[in-house]
Amino acid sequence: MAKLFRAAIMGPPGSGKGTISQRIAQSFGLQYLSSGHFLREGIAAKTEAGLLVKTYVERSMLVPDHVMTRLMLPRLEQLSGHSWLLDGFPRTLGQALALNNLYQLDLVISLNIPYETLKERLSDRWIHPASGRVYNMGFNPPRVQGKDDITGEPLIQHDDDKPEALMARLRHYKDVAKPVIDLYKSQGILHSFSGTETDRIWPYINSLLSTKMHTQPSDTCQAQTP
Ligand SMILES: Nc1nc2c(ncn2[C@@H]2O[C@H](COP(=O)(O)OP(=O)(O)O)[C@@H](O)[C@H]2O)c(=O)[nH]1
Ligand SMILES: Nc1ncnc2c1ncn2[C@@H]1O[C@H](COP(=O)(O)OP(=O)(O)O)[C@@H](O)[C@H]1O
Repeated sequence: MAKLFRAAIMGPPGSGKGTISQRIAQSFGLQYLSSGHFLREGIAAKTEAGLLVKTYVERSMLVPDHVMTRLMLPRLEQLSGHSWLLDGFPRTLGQALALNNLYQLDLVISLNIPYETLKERLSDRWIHPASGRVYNMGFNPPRVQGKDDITGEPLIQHDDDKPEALMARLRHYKDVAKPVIDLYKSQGILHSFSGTETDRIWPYINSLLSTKMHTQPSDTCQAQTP
C-alpha cells in the first residue's frame, strides 16, 4: 500500500498557515484539518465538543491538552487511509507527545514572519465563518466586498485579530511553541521559512513537498476522492 504523508504547519497567528495550507491541500490533495476551524465549527453547531471548548476559544485561551487531544485524535482516526496536513495542532508539547504516540509526522513546516507584517495582515483579515475561508483586503480580497466568493455570505473579523490583543498572543505563541519546535527539530523533520510575503515563500514549500512526497509515494489520489 502507498505510504501516507503526514504533515503539520506551525507559525504565529497571521503567519499564513491557513493560506499556505489551502494551497498545499489544493496542489497535493492532502486532507486539511485546522484545529481553530474545527473548534469554531463545533461551537456554532453546539456539539458536545463545541460546548466543552466555547469558553476557552471565546477568550482566546488554549483549550486544555486533555480536551484537545480527546477531540483531535479521533478526528484524525477518521482520516485513516488519507494523507493529511494539520494546522493549529499540536500547539503544546503535551499535544505533540500525544500525537507522536499514534503517528509519526513526515514533515513540519514552521513560518517565521516579522511582527509588523503580522500586525498589518491581521488588521485586514476577514473570514467566512462557516468554511474558514480567509481573505485579506489587500492580498486576496473577496470578489464582492464583505461577501464570501463561494456562498455570498457575509465575512467577519475576529476580535482577537485587533492590534491590542496581538502582542500578548504572539508572546504566548512563542513560549508555547518553542518546545514543540525543538522536538520536531530533534526528529529532523522541521523546515522553517522566513519572509514577509506568502507568494515568495510558497515556491520553496511547493518544491519541498514535491520532493518529499515524490520520494515516498503517497495516496494523494485517494485523498481527493470523497
Ligand atoms: N498582504 C499579505 N497578506 C497575506 C499574505 N499571506 C497571507 N495574507 C493574509 O494574512 C492574513 C493571515 O493569514 P492566514 O493564512 O489566515 O494566517 P494564519 O493565522 O497563520 O492561519 C489573511 O488575511 C491572509 O489573506 C501576504 O503575503 N501578504
Ligand atoms: N491546538 C490547540 N490547543 C488549544 N487550543 C486551541 C488549539 N487550536 C485552537 N485552539 C483554540 O481555538 C482558538 C482559535 O484557534 P486558531 O484559529 O488557530 O487561532 P489563533 O491562531 O488565533 O490561536 C484558540 O485561541 C484556542 O482557544
